[in-house]
Amino acid sequence: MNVCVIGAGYVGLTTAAVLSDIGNHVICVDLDMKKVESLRKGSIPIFEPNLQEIVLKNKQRLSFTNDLGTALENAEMVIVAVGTPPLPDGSSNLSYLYSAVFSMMKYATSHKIIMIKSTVPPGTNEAIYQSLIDQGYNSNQFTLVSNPEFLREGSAVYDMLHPDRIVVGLHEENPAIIQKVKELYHGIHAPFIITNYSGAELIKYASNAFLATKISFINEMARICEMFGADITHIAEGIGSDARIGYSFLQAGIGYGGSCFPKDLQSLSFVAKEKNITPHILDATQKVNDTQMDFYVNKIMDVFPDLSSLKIAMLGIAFKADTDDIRESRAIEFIKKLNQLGCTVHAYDPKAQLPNELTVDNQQHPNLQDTLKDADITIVATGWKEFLTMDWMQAKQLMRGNTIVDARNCLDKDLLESYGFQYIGVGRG
Ligand SMILES: NC(=O)c1ccc[n+]([C@@H]2O[C@H](COP(=O)([O-])OP(=O)(O)OC[C@H]3O[C@@H](n4cnc5c(N)ncnc54)[C@H](O)[C@@H]3O)[C@@H](O)[C@H]2O)c1
Ligand SMILES: O=c1ccn([C@@H]2O[C@H](COP(=O)(O)OP(=O)(O)O[C@H]3O[C@H](CO)[C@@H](O)[C@H](O)[C@H]3O)[C@@H](O)[C@H]2O)c(=O)[nH]1
Repeated sequence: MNVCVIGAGYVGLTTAAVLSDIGNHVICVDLDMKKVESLRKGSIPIFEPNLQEIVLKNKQRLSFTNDLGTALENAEMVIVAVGTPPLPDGSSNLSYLYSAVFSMMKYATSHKIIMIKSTVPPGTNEAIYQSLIDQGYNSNQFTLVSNPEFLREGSAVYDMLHPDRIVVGLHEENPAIIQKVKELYHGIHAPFIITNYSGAELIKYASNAFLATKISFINEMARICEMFGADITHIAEGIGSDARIGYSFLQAGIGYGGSCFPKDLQSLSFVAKEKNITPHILDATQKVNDTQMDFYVNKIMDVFPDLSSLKIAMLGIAFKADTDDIRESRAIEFIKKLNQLGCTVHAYDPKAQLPNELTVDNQQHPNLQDTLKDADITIVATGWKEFLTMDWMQAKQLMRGNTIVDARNCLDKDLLESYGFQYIGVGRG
């Protein structure tokens, strides 16, 4: 199928690459000329495992442009994957989405299936549909489909090739369009869930809210574990072995970050309140997440009441392992908090960069050795494999102090203690 993807961010680029890999002809369009130029040269502006390879492998069927008109010429389907970032009041900024849909319709000279992949609050697809009708467009010119995306950064390509489900939200029953969506995803095996627009929108929000709630739940349990000398990793294993609960998203730590969970919980909470529903669970999930960092800071300050003269090494800047994305990174929040307490942080990440505003008070190093040298405290804030498998005995020799803060509960506590480290995790007995 001939497809146009609007937006070459994490989702748009992965969508374009994977759809071309399964046989579609894809033109990906972005307003950012620098991004488009770099993509045309085969250089991927983000770090995402396997993405570069799949883009290069499919260059016969995949191209990049900033010219929407050209991108639309032969496209039967237009996939919109632009950002829907949060506004200060917690609601979603839908201006990029509206702008993409309406400018696209101005250029369209034939019927287009418009597929909204961006994450949007319930009611958005219906509102876009009505706006298009109000502007004089009719069903001969467009069919609007909601198709939320569930990929995770760090495994985006794999997730899109092996989804748990493909959700399709429609304005009304439309077997011909469902057939087209199946054709688009030909070769990808997953159950289809067909629903209306708000059903599809809410499946996306509810998934993220449920996963975030699991994280806040285990973080709250970790706080309780501390009071009773229990180890939260044992609790996670014990409850996770119940198939009704499952093991995933039960890793306690400094809480969830990234460009999705914080924004999507705020947005769902916002629309619920607009409809006079008090979102008790969503609010509690966010409250635990917002206070989890303080829990760690207080634990560190119990041992070091004055942090100001200490050298702190921070391993991890990205919001999670296997990505260079720093949006809503808890590691960055941690650095900011430590700066407020008078500390200078020495940071290292295999892929992510400190934002400019943090490079004044802190220093990023190109390797582990330089970061750890003479550190009084080492904090592991992102669970990169490099940190899980590093030589901690050597780290001990490089450091001045002997304190490890495991902000992701991802290290071997017993091993570190056997090396003479003082281990600070959360809920580790
Ligand atoms: N990042 C994820 O892991 C993920 C996963 C699932 C869903 N989502 C959702 O997908 C959407 C996109 O997220 P992202 O992380 O890929 O965003 P992003 O910020 O990385 O990329 C958005 C891209 O859209 C481009 N853009 C904006 N307006 C445009 C227009 N009118 N025409 C062409 N290009 C335009 C921007 O230049 C940018 O390159 C969001 O709604 C997000 O919530 C994200
Ligand atoms: O047990 C866990 C699992 C995750 N996290 C943290 O939670 C955040 C989000 O992690 P993850 O869900 O793996 O990353 P995302 O790439 O943000 O993916 C989420 O958000 C996407 C955007 O909506 C969805 O598509 C995905 O399905 C959903 O998992 C990160 O800060 C993780 O460190 C924990 O603290 N404990």
